[in-house]
Amino acid sequence: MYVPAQPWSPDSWRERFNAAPLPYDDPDAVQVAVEKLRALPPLVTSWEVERLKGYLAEAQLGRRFVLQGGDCAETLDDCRPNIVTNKLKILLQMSLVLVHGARRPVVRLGRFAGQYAKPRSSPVETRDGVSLPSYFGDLINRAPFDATARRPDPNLMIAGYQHAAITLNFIRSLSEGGFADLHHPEYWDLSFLERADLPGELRERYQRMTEQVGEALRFMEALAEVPVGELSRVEFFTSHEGLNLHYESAQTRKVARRPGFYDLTTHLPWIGERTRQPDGAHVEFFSGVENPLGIKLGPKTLRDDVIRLLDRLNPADEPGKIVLIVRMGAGRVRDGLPPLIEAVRSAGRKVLWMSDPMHGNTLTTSSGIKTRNFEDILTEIEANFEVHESMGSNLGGVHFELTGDDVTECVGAGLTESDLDQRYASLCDPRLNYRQSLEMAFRIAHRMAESSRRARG
Ligand SMILES: O=C[C@H](O)[C@H](O)COP(=O)(O)O
Ligand SMILES: C=C(OP(=O)(O)O)C(=O)O
Ligand SMILES: [Mn+2]
Repeated sequence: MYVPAQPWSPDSWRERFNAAPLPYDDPDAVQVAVEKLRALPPLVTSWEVERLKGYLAEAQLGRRFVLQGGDCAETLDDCRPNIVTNKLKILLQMSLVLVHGARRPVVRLGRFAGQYAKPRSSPVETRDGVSLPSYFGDLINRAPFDATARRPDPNLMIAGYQHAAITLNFIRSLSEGGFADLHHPEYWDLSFLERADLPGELRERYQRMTEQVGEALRFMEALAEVPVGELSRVEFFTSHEGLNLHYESAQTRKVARRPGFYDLTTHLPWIGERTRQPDGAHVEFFSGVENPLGIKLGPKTLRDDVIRLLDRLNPADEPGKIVLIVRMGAGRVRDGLPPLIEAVRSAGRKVLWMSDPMHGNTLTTSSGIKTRNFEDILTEIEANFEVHESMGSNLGGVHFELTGDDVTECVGAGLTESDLDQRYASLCDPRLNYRQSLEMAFRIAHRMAESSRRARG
């Protein structure tokens, strides 16, 4: 059993090894920013966090499916109405397609309103003989390759908080205001459906499906099986990598009438593949919060790693608390995943298994552009479905780096390597564009519908 060296506090992580330290060079300025953040109101509430945990508990039982998606590196500049609405639209559309295939409600979890901190493979970037700190995301430094921009700036934590608040405010108003009214899925996106980059066949499939959804809703209402109010809005939850512990801990607090501490920067923070050491700073910090937690698991993950993480982060085996996000790479899931499923099962632990088919499938083209292939991404998802089915387990969700915009970052489904330099906008990893994301949702929905047909015999 794990025995802590000292009791947990929002600051106990400071005594632990940090596998991805951020290169701040002015500790006093960091402290000033942290104190400012501490005094500001929370971005999310404990009620919302607990509601999400409840949904995740149902997803663990196979009663819901989770769609998590958004930018690799959200930027302060992305806080614009059209970029945010496009992101919501693609997540809504994908979720509708998935509801149709999975025949289960879909929980929508954005990588937004705070996905501003990036772990990097190398702390330093060198161009033409000049070395500067890598870009660690807009919460820490800025992307242009010059010494001023790349110097970590603690005030960016305040700017990040403010932009997250503005983004969330807009998302909340849109979802309250009928933007996402399930009676009118056809309104979510008429302009989208007229876009030239959308193949006619995809457009028709989507339109057919929205008609069917509209009919099903009217039918359910006629039977009075679902309260009408609940259908007039859809929920979005937020998530981001909990990399910058100064930022996370400054907004971590106790709330009235509930036990424990909540990280109120987001509903679901996740611990990245690079920072999930059971004795490290990130696991220490997140072991003390009540939020549901994502944990990324790469191809080298061992059975014992997973069990130690579950012991540290969910010793009481609380339902809905842990989401294991497997990102092994298309060729490694069939060997790497079964021992982990087996270990969790033998330990009798509750988890939600998700697949992140992006991070194990990154390639660099001969001209040095980071990309990912649509088919590899799909193959990794397919391998996850197969492994879970063959072991009587359940793949409960999918995790994508995507955007609702017409970028050219991943190849396949309409794009080739020679298209990549046309509209490559990501500051970190390549994202699926609007068309690729919708196509992906259809392919997954088809796969899920096939499985349930097979299961019914
Ligand atoms: O999003 C994940 C990581 O931050 C990213 O893959 C790291 O990219 P790098 O290898 O270019 O540093
Ligand atoms: C950093 C990320 O992933 P991972 O920790 O899985 O590499 C990410 O999701 O952007
Ligand atoms: Mn990424």
